[in-house]
Amino acid sequence: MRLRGVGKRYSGGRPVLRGVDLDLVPGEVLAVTGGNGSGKSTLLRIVVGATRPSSGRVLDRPRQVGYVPERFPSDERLTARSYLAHMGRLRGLGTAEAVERGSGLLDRLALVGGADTPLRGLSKGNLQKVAVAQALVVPPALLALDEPWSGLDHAAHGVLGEVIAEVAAEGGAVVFTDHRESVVAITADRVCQVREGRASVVDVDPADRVAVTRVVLRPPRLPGPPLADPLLHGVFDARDDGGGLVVVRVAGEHSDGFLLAALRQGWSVVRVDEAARAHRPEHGGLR
Ligand SMILES: Nc1ncnc2c1ncn2[C@@H]1O[C@H](COP(=O)(O)OP(=O)(O)OP(=O)(O)O)[C@@H](O)[C@H]1O
Repeated sequence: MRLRGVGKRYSGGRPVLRGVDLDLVPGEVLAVTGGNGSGKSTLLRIVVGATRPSSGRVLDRPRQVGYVPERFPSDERLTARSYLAHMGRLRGLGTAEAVERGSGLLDRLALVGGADTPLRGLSKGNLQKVAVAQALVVPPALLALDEPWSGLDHAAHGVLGEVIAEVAAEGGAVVFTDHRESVVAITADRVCQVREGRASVVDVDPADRVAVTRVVLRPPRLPGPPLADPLLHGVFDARDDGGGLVVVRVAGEHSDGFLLAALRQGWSVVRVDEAARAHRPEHGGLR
């Protein structure tokens, strides 16, 4: 799929995007970065066809598009399960398959509050899980996610990273926005930086990688504050190991600071390993 010379100006405003050329490649994960209001969401909406460009062309958009919008409608009376079944049917699945796929995704993302709760009764993070699930209910050839980690707990944080990798491994093109360089570094193959309406794409050189430390932690006995804010300390992702422990991958250069923060919050450290090396985009270091 290609964008050629794409520009966007909302009525009466200054141009948000100008002359954007962008290729979305099957099997590749592209991160869109840029400051607040730089036009990342606008670019994603143009990619999925939710917003029309004011100029330029969008070519060869695949038929099956999964989209996680920046704001997911939250005032629905439908339950999560019936909403996903409905979305599956709209995209061509039979009812039984739509229900099965939707329920499987909700289980995987560990929806808390129940698949049979109306959407308007769900918390922000659980609503975000439904937003992610609806984008995947039919395997997408193009998956576009606008700040998809926003509000997710650490278990779902890890699952989302896996899901993105799976869509790409099955030949889907993936594009996402996120502010955290650590997440971009480990998830994306290329980075598209939007600044002053222009988009510049940087290949992530597989040779240019950062060390990742794998930390296994035991949660505090008494429930306390959540594990160190994933926005800080260079955390890539975290997941439950199924046996009461949490496995966190953190940029090696930040592992001491992360461990200190976790210990202060009452977590115990079970194990620390040097793990694989992850991408580092050329345009910036990890926070
Ligand atoms: N529907 C709209 N009508 C008018 N202006 C809009 C509309 N949507 C976005 N804009 C404007 O376009 C600019 C880019 O917005 P956009 O949401 O694409 O940026 P962003 O990079 O995703 O920002 P953030 O990081 O804050 O989510 C902003 O100035 C915004 O106010």
